[in-house]
Amino acid sequence: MVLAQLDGSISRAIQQMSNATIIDDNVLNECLNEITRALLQSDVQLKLVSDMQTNIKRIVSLHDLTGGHNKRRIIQQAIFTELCQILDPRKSSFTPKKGKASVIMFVGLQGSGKTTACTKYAYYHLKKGWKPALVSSRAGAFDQLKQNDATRVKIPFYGRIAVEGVKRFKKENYDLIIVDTGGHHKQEASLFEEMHQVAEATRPDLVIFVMDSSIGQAAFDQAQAFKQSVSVGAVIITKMDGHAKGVGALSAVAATKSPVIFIGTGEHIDEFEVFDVKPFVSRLLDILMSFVQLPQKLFEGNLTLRMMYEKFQKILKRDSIGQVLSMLPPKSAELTLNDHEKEIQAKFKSYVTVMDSMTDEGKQKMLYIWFYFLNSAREITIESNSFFFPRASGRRVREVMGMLELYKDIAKVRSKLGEMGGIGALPRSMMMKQIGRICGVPGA
Ligand SMILES: Nc1nc2c(ncn2[C@@H]2O[C@H](COP(=O)(O)OP(=O)(O)OP(=O)(O)O)[C@@H](O)[C@H]2O)c(=O)[nH]1
Repeated sequence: MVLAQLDGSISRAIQQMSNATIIDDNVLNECLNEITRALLQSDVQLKLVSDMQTNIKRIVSLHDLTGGHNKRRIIQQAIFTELCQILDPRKSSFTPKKGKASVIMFVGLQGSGKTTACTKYAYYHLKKGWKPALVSSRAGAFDQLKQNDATRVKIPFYGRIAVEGVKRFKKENYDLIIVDTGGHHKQEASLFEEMHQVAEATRPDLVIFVMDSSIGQAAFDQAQAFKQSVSVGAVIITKMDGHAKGVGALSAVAATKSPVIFIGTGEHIDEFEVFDVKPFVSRLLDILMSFVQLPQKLFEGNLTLRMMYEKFQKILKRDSIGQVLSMLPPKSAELTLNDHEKEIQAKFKSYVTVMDSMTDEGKQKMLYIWFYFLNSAREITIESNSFFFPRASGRRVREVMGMLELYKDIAKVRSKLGEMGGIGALPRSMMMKQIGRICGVPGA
């Protein structure tokens, strides 16, 4: 089960419990069984899940409350806390110090995204003023490293014998020496053997286990196998931008007893984020939705995000925005949108991508949440908000916010047009100006 489904199952279970008039043992058990089923289907280890269930029951029975509302809140809080506990090994990983040479070794299966993660980790630190260098313990990876963004951002690499690379970079006062391991071994045993030898020779301060988020069933065993072979101290989950969304993180943390420190959210060098337990779990639980109740009429008869999505898709299917515009009244002399066609196409494309990553329910929820914040006039920051969004990526959040701004503008223009008697009632130049403004055309 991928996270999107798990997310839905857990929210549904909580919602069902919230709908019950009285929260008794039966309702609680049903809710917990549903969550247990969802977690097990998402490959979370049985022991973790059953411990979690026991703990939640213990916490809830400690609070012998009569008020249904309080009880619901306490159950939700207990589920939240327990999932956070699974992801928090209560042990922080080795923290390198700027200016003092640290050797960080990356391990993981072939194709897990190790080399990419090495480069991203180096770049992340480079931007923070560190002096990182990359070392590859495998012959074949020299080219790969050379090809990737490391070259562009001028992070040096050494692609022959790892121990020599480490020695050289230590001598040259690099403070973060990142060792990429594991070539294309046919046998797992030879991969582990190589890892072991590299660890012996380079004596890393920290070993990071890199795991593909879509690993599924195998997550726990794989993480444990690596832990038994080298002393893993931290985990990086890659490809969190894909379809399977890192529920295996729960298992990897449990198997290695090490924290997840970063997640990879794309192929590019800057698509890398510090992992934060609470937003991750919040997203799993979708807690907010259980208490954000907004009047349905806000959306009735109005432009919905779904309608906007369908419109955008149609626009993108056409050859050009210009064709769409040509269906409107003749072009105004003041504004030629064709000049900005590429820009507008790209923007629409990015919005459609964002919306593609949302379920239908998500599209609706996003609006609820957004209006909720608007109505309560609360300041929204990217951090406090990141769990509402498909992935807690800064870029993604900005895209979502941009998309919602656009939605608001289109909705406003639509209602204005309605008041004035429809599209034809708007003066031509004003119409073009509005469209230009909506599409973010400079000067419109
Ligand atoms: N979408 C996405 N792709 C990623 C991410 N991280 C890595 N990749 C891609 O996954 C593929 C494998 O990544 P590598 O970094 O070569 O993996 P590796 O573990 O070093 O693999 P080997 O060199 O075969 O051992 C490449 O195509 C990467 O671009 C990520 O966070 N998101």
